[in-house]
Amino acid sequence: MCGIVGIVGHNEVAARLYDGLSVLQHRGQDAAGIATSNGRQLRVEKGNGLVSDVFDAGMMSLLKGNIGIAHCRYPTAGSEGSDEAQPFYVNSPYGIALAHNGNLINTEKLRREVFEQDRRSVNTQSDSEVLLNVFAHELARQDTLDAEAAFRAVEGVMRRAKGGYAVLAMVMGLGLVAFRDPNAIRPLVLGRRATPEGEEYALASESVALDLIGFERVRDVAPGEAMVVSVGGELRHRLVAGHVEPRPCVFEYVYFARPDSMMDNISVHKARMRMGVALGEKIQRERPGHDIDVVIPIPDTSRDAALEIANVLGVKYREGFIKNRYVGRTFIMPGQGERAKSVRRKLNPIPLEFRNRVVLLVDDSIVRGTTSQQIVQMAREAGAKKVYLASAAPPVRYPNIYGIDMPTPQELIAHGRSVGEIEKLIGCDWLVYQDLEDLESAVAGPKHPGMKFDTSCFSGEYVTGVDEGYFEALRAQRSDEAKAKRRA
Ligand SMILES: O=P(O)(O)OC[C@H]1O[C@H](OP(=O)(O)OP(=O)(O)O)[C@H](O)[C@@H]1O
Ligand SMILES: NC(=O)CC[C@H](N)C(=O)O
Ligand SMILES: [Mg+2]
Repeated sequence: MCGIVGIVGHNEVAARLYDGLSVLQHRGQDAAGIATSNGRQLRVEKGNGLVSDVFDAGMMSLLKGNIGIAHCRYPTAGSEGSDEAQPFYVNSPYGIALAHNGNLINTEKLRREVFEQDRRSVNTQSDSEVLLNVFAHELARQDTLDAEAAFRAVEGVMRRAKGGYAVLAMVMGLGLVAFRDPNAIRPLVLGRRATPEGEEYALASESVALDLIGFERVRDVAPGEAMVVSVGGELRHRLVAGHVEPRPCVFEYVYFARPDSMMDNISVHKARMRMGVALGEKIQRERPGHDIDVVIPIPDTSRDAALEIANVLGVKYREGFIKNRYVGRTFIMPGQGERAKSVRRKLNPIPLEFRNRVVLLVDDSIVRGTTSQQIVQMAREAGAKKVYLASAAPPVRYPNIYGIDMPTPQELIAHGRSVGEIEKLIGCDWLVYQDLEDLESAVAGPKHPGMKFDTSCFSGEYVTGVDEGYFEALRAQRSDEAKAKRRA
């Protein structure tokens, strides 16, 4: 899951892009980049690391202009190398920089087409660079350079590209082009700001980025829709996909997004609270007259849900683990060794919250089980009488192929296992998961009853369909083992 942000302003945008990107850091910790244009020149600066590590004052001063895009990366394709940091750039036609959140699932077919039919070369293993070249080719086929041409080009992209994609592209001489795949799997939200010189527009993965840079949230980019903000600041939009079927990724609400974001008109914070209520009610049903003394969240993301579980159960909520704020998110780290080491470095218990108590630990999700296995152990060592564990999401049993790096089912602790088996493996006294139906209605909430989501990692159902052999190829390229070999 990456973070993207773009601005068409009436004055310099680099510092604002930096600020916007810095609040999207939780979406990608591996690489960051910014591209800006002053109308004559397009400049891209990028590298591996956190936003604050990649950019210094010297680099920022090179990023001139009133229009730009930015990206922070959590790789789901290709390598972790700095040459795959985004935005990517091609100089023909016109000069285009592109930032992509998501993952294509027909990259290899497109890569061949791009070379053989479109006669373009792709330099890296990144799906996003392939996507840029498809867009560039489709734009080059148009007779004009205007919003109409961009809409037709995006229509061409949507005909060819399969998978999850929220995209920002900066086209020299035109402006900013934004689009979201026909299932709107990955998020993208539009913001506006009134200035004495006229309106400014921004687009970002999450509304929190708009808040920070002083833009008011207008609406989400619709499934299969393209938007063009011209260099002069005029906004146009069009539904370009032939067939749309909205399925925003439910895992954004479970884990990825910040709670202070609104996505597809749903508050992430409220969605997480509703997950807690539903799970609290399930716990009550399954353990009437329970013996739980205290509910303890596994920070950070599970807090909203844990507090509501405690309320429903009528027991104390306590912060029993202190998080080292200088260690990043462990789940989005690239290697299992690093993930495992980081849990202990990141979380430390306060023993007096555990001693002689029956504790219910709450996490938002259990994916590889790295966190929960260690945390349960820590809770026992801290003196807990019994350790129960609740997951605000259902068991993650299938790969995610739309922008979350869970490519290998065998690496998922719940794959092919019953809840009882997982409970044993994690080493807790009782394990309870949210039901998928409850998760979906918790996220949809009272305002969007019946709304459908991409729930593929829980259900194994993939809305785009998947070509034969894709999962095997993905596993060969992106399992932890394959990544470790590549790094070595
Ligand atoms: O089962 P696992 O493979 O360990 O993955 C799940 C865990 O990883 C995430 O935490 P993370 O540390 O990434 O971020 P957070 O601080 O936002 O909770 C998530 O919130 C779970 O705690
Ligand atoms: N998580 C993402 O959105 C990744 C974007 C793109 N597939 C990459 O690997 O760079
Ligand atoms: Mg966590």
